[in-house]
Amino acid sequence: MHLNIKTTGGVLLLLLLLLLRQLYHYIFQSYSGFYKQPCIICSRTDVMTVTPWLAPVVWEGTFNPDLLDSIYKPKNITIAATVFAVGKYIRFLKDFLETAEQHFFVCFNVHIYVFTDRPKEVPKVKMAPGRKLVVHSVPSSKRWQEISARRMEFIQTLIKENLQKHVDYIFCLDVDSKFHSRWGTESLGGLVAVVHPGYYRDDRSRFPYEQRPESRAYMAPGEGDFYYCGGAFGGLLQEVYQLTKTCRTNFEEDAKKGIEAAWQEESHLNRYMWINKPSKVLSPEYLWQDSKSRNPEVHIIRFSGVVKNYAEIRPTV
Ligand SMILES: CC(=O)N[C@H]1[C@@H](OP(=O)(O)OP(=O)(O)OC[C@H]2O[C@@H](n3ccc(=O)[nH]c3=O)[C@H](O)[C@@H]2O)O[C@H](CO)[C@H](O)[C@@H]1O
Ligand SMILES: [Mn+2]
Repeated sequence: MHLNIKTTGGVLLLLLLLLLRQLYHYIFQSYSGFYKQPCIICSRTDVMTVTPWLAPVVWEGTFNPDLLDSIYKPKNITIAATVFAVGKYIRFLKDFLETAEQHFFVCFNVHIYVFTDRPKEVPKVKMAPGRKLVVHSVPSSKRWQEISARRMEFIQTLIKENLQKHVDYIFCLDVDSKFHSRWGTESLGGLVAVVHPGYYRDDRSRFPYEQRPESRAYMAPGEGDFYYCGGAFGGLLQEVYQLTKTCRTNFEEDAKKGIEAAWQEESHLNRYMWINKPSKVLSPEYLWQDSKSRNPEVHIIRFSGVVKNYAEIRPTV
């Protein structure tokens, strides 16, 4: 009995000490000394973790999320996300917003900008403190290509007119997708691109780049690093401003000549990333497709496009 009291007392004391340690971490947001020692001779060997221009490629197992959060938390940063829900695509918004609450920069300041032609149909989603939703009206369109491509123009204008003083980083995302796991501070960088899940094992000759030299999105044979997604990109506000401005101008110059690039703004984005190398590359964990079975190098799916009936959902002309 005597021993039992002693043991229980000891356990309680230990628990108290552990609790105090956690509290200390919580208050000072400092993990110094308490995280797993980095191992300079160990790394993932099944995937590329740094590009030939020395940008990190983010895969599960290459970073410590708590350590990264503890670095960014004291900076009190704000991350914006843009998402377009025009026409029938409004139906994807609820899941997008609800899953973003669970996985996208949890515990950080997040401002989500929704662009829609149906502002009344924007779902009411409860958001945590520090997070908010802002709705902007945009015109409807008869062509899905135009909706998709004009995003560059709207994002450029949004940054110029509304975000300069309030936001540090921005991500521009497709709405027909859901978050499934953490998407956080590990994704922050100057200019950030996501490798497209459909082509990352292919030779560059198979990438669906724009192949007509008349287009400003033209990529010559032998050019190109990776094929990047139009459905997710981001970075520092000023970097994304330059990107959207350039892609918008090039898209409009093409249009004057009656050219529309093979994959609209995605083609222009790929041209931009070829000239201006991204400072961080996100693996296809950051935009998978529900219709695609998972490959062994993909240990976790963070964000994924839902299966949709294109013929039913897109406007027809
Ligand atoms: C995963 C990925 O990289 N997807 C890209 C891909 O096809 P996707 O098949 O993913 O394109 P999509 O139909 O999702 O259209 C792109 C986005 O435009 C918006 N939208 C589109 C049509 C519409 O009627 N209403 C509306 O709101 C919506 O936010 C949607 O998520 O190629 C497109 C080329 O144009 C874009 O580059 C997409 O980002
Ligand atoms: Mn999409």
